[in-house]
Amino acid sequence: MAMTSFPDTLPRNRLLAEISLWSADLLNLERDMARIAPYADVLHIDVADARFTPGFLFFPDLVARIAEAAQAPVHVHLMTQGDIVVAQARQFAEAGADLVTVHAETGQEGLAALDMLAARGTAAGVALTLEQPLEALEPFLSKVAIVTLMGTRIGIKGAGLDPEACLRIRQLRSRLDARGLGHVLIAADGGIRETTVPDLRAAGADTVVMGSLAFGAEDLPARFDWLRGLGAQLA
Ligand SMILES: O=C(CO)[C@@H](O)[C@H](O)COP(=O)(O)O
Repeated sequence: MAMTSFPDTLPRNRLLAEISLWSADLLNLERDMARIAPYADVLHIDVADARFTPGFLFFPDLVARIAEAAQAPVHVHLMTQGDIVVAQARQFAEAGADLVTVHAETGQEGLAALDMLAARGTAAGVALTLEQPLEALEPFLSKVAIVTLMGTRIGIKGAGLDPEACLRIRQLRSRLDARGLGHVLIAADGGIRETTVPDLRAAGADTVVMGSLAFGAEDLPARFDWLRGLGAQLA
């Protein structure tokens, strides 16, 4: 789904559901995408090359097919590092990603990737692992539409939310507001559970990256009624 004005098209008055396809049944990806389509504000795709993260995840040809079928904007989270990040970001943008996020840990290469994305009109984001200080985001903040903060160790599923995660979101929100960047969205990624979402929202998260919380739900409409109600209540 190509959306030139993304992410301005996203509602800002409620918590957004960003659904991670890594947690779908990969043998039945099309079926699972259709199941979550009524609820997904954004489709989140984790890309990894087994260096920055423990394993490999997703690749451009697959993302191109997903983007063709997607009924929501596609956010590629590039969990990679090194002098290949600009080329990787370009490949996923060309594959149809509406938003490409690079890690602040990529330094100058990541900044060059953001410039490349801006030049081609693709929205850009920055992400940060739990272990890095928020200061590492500074050079990136004025160039992005969204900041993704990890709430667990990167590249693993099923982990619990780190106790520092909500504080880091609060601090980032203050930092963005102080810089006149209140429009920049904050995504909470990792450890997204029924028990953690209310606190993440209260801390200032605009969107939560839902893996098992979406695909593991027995009653999908009820799960999203809960999420939407929560967002409205806290907005
Ligand atoms: O991207 C990551 C970890 O890098 C997380 O967002 C996982 O995808 C979380 O999966 P669940 O534990 O929520 O199923």
